[in-house]
Amino acid sequence: MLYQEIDKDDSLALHTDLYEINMMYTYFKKGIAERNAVFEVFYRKEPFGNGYAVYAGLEHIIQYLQNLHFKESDLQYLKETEDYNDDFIDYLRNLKLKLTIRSMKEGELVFANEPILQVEGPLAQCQLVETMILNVINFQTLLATKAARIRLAVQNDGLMEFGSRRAQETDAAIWGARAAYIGGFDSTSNVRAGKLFGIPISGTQAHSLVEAFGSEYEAFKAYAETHKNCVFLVDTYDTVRSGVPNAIKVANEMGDKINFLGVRIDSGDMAYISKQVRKELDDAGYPNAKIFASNDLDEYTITNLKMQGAKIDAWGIGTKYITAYDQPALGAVYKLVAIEDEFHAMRDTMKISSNAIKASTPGKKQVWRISANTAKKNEGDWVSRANEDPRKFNALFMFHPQYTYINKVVTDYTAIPLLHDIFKDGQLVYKQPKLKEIKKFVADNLDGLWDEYKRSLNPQEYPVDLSKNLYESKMNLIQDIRRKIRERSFGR
Ligand SMILES: Nc1ncnc2c1ncn2[C@@H]1O[C@H](COP(=O)(O)OP(=O)(O)OP(=O)(O)O)[C@@H](O)[C@H]1O
Ligand SMILES: O=P(O)(O)OC[C@H]1O[C@H](OP(=O)(O)OP(=O)(O)O)[C@H](O)[C@@H]1O
Ligand SMILES: O=C(O)c1cccnc1
Repeated sequence: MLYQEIDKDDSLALHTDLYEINMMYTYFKKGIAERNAVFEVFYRKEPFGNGYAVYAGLEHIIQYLQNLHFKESDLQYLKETEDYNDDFIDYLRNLKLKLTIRSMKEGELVFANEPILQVEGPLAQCQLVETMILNVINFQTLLATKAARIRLAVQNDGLMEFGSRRAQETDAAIWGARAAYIGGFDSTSNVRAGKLFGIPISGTQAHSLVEAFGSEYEAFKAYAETHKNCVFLVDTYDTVRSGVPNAIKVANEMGDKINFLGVRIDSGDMAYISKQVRKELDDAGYPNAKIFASNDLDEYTITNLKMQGAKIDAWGIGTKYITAYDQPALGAVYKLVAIEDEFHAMRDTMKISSNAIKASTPGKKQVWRISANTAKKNEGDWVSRANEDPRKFNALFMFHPQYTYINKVVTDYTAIPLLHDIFKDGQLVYKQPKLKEIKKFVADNLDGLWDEYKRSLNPQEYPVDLSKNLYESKMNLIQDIRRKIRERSFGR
């Protein structure tokens, strides 16, 4: 079958790894598919050596969950390819979302080893949605974080996202453009992303325009006669000797008929050339014309260019943003933390790796952001069992989950819960903020973070602490699991 033919009847129900459906089948056959389970999403290490990540992806996850159902062609495909019985196929046919989803808000700053999103409900349904949830969060959170790093580097300059042509296919371009805007970009060049999400769109011109007209003067003039706002691309032949003089010539001829916004340079030594170009523009009476720069830029090159005194006012960033060039994966995982037992009681679960202390934390949780009332800055995050509430205490004991001798008592604080109800028993209960509000939320959140955690090189490690209850239940469970292993392996 051709992709176009499938496309008409495509659904995201099958956008999952085969092992998820195979596990669903086992749960179904063994009568535990409807048992209540809790899974949580977290990652283990901040991306790009950053001090935090910017959470993005919830909107796409909501869209996916709202439309989650198997189409007849999906069921037909499973029947043809796998060995499932008809009862299971019927079970999938009638599957209706019953999940309760709690999540941080998009634009929240998130840190390693704390739950970003929590899925509770029938075990089989929890399993089905794992792949898509990770697919979305891993990409969008990674990209929004990269965007925040690039924003930090350009400071208050203009910042345009140019990544579509180098993105890993269409979805990455679109959702990557959205993540860019959330993380701090001003605009995208992708027109569809502008239409879909309301992101401001912007663009200059390509070398093909100059080549098509055969001369810079002809090309700039033609563009100026057909557009009010003009940024001329000046590096096709010789930026300083030909590109900029031609741009100035056309700007002089057109006068008020155009807004001569500036010129873009896309090659060469950007520090040296931008200084020359600035002088040419100033000398010609265009001190307000801006210099736009692009060409494989990222936060490192930008910081270096600024150090060299480059006269660049606006930055266009493509490849190294959209592909998260220096770290292409966030590594977020989805772990079972609690499951209903045969007596209908919830039992904590965990997977112990070779280093037990680094094992994931069991139990259904809440994350609290602890903010000092006087400094109005965060003291750290406090991960508790879901039913604990630090707003009831006058003082909070916070300790490092590994090196417990590193601890402090915090008083006069505000504790804000970060996991919010998004779906309750399959029903959407969350009102999604506008994209602009999400973008502002990121900026406000960054205001609450000490500079030590915000710097892009070797930031301090932000405290993500466990409540005493959670810590003790983790230790007890580790002991319990070890004891059982010892008993079972006795004599071997
Ligand atoms: N002054 C500078 N300091 C540090 N990096 C720079 C400077 N100027 C440009 N760069 C960066 O160096 C890289 C390579 O620049 P180079 O001059 O080779 O590009 P180019 O002239 O456009 O060549 P090509 O046409 O092959 O892209 C780009 O990522 C560019 O952003
Ligand atoms: O360098 P990036 O960060 O990826 O930014 C996007 C790049 O895409 C364009 O180049 P391309 O060679 O595709 O087209 P053009 O030069 O002909 O416009 C543009 O000139 C940028 O250099
Ligand atoms: O508008 C631009 O200048 C642009 C857009 C996409 C890629 N490169 C440049």
